[in-house]
Amino acid sequence: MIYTCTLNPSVDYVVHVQDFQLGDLNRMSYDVKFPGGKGINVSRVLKRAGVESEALGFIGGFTGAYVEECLKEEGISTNFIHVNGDSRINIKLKTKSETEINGQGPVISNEQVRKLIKQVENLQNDDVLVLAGSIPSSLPSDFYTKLSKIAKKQGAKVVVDVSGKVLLDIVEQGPFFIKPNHHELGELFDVTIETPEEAIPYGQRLLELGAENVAISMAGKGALLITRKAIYQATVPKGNVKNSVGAGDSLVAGFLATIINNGEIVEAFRRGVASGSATAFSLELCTQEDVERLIPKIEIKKLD
Ligand SMILES: Nc1ncnc2c1ncn2[C@@H]1O[C@H](COP(=O)(O)OP(=O)(O)OP(=O)(O)O)[C@@H](O)[C@H]1O
Ligand SMILES: O=P(O)(O)OC[C@@]1(O)O[C@H](CO)[C@@H](O)[C@@H]1O
Repeated sequence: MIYTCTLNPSVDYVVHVQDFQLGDLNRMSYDVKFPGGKGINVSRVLKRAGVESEALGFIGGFTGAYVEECLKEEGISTNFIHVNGDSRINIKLKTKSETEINGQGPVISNEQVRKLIKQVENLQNDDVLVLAGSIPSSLPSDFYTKLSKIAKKQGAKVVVDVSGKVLLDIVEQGPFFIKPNHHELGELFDVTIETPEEAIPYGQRLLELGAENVAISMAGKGALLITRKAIYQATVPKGNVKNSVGAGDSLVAGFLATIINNGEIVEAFRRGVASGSATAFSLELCTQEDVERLIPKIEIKKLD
């Protein structure tokens, strides 16, 4: 079973403003709400690919109830720990460019933390635990490292999509798959990465530190997959980017959907990239039809 863990879920409030003026009254031309948070997005895209998962994490208030209700309607299993405050509302402002304002989220108590740890202690051999998204400020910064250690002890595969130096600690636990984007990869090593050539040596460093497979997404510039055996580079199709929020999560879900069905790693990468692009080209997360349409357009070459 795949378990996704979202420590800080959200309602994503996508707001379109034609000609945004800071300091003025602006009117929305269009607005729409979605359940959000990286692990939750992974669960939603997995479901569309026909793969079951269970969404874990902390959720609370009217916003949390909305997220849970949406997941229930989509037939996604949840086992959230309920907290006192409201889950956050993250604003995704679409003007000429995309601007995001993410909330803090509710405070998590020690008792609630213990409950989540218990859930991870109950993982079984061959389960997959996806740790994705930021760590709420009320939790210790090494919380993912702790969860990853417990999951590995249980024999589960760990998948990580988290930004910041904490990834370097988690990598030492030997995660099965990690997916930094090129900016996050650069931040890890205090360098600026603009091209696949610049990204490769740092992706390889993550492998040396313990990761089994590393995907580096570079938005419209393509993506890399670095495994213990080879390095692959994928092109991404050209298209009209409507909302790239969740594109990275869709890549993770597309990759996992193939792996969990014993698919080949290059095909998993192809489906991952197609899912990411299909999400970038839609207002919401990708549909399965969009993913299938894009799969033949993804070219993957093996690098020497
Ligand atoms: N402009 C784009 N054109 C085509 N595909 C895109 C574009 N932006 C994103 N994608 C697709 O989505 C994947 C992930 O994108 P990106 O590198 O932006 O991840 P990310 O920064 O983790 O995303 P997010 O945090 O918004 O979920 C890319 O590998 C690509 O397949
Ligand atoms: O604040 P975090 O946890 O880093 O990111 C949260 C978030 O921006 O990530 C998802 C897209 O990847 C959105 O659904 C959500 O709003």
